[in-house]
Amino acid sequence: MFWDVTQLPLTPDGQTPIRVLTIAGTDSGGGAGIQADSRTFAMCGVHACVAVAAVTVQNTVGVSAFHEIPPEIVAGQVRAVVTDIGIGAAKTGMLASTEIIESVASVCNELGIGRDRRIPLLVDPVSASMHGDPLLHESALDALRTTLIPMATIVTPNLDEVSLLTGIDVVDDATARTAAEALHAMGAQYALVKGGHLRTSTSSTDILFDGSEFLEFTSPRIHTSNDHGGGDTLGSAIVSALAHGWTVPDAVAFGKEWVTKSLAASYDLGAGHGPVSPLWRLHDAEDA
Ligand SMILES: Nc1ncnc2c1ncn2[C@@H]1O[C@H](COP(=O)(O)OP(=O)(O)O)[C@@H](O)[C@H]1O
Ligand SMILES: Cc1ncc(COP(=O)(O)O)c(N)n1
Repeated sequence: MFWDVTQLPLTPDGQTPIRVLTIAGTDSGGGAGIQADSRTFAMCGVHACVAVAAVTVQNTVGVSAFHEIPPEIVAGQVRAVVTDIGIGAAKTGMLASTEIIESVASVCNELGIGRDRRIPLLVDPVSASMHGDPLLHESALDALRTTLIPMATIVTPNLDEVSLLTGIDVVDDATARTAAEALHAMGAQYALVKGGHLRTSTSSTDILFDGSEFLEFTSPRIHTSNDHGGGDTLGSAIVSALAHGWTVPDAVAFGKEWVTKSLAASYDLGAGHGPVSPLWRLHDAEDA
């Protein structure tokens, strides 16, 4: 099924738009992490606040190094923007270490960010780049499982992250559902198991589970190797919709359509994997 959802409403010029926050790593190549989030947030018409958790040395062929921001500086960025600017929803991406994860969980708790709180939280448990380069210390997986995922309104792992977090290798619909149950059991309100890495399929299906019902979001598979930043683009579109007060299933439907269009608009860059691109939204605006 392909979901036909209306675009998010845009704020008239000169009026303050809805604000969102991403807590994640930077990508010097501009394809993933905070750069991907910021592109989608801008194209969704929301104002993006940013808490940098790590700086990666990255291009289209891989990540050669990263630098972690001190945990209190990460939390300080979150506190500074939430108490002044105010946000409608937040997302986490690359957090690198146990110390940063714990610091982010603590400041989110302090500020009312998380499941059953005022501000919804999407947790993308980023653990490695698409090239297989690590973005999270292995020792920090436990902190994700026991500290951050239980605070998530929605957790959005790809299949590699599902395997690391739950030990389940997803190979089909049945194993994807079992994995979604395991992630929900860790305490997330909703678990979204992303199926982009099941490359045998002619479609790409993400499975959403809320503890009682499974919803499937399917799109045709786009044949491209320029899929860098796909997970971030999906997550930031979901967060933009959540900030507008949409329900989680509606926000996921919107995000799925958004990332599919962005995969179709992806482009070659450098010698490796190019980025998915939400710039199609500019052409939509031209056509309107
Ligand atoms: N080739 C593709 N065609 C269509 N959708 C895709 C494709 N690759 C990934 N997706 C979708 O993009 C989103 C990101 O998925 P995935 O690649 O699994 O995560 P990540 O980018 O975090 O590794 C999901 O909604 C997934 O279904
Ligand atoms: C800073 C940062 N955050 C996230 C990703 C994951 O994105 P991808 O799976 O497309 O490599 C990344 N490569 N870099």
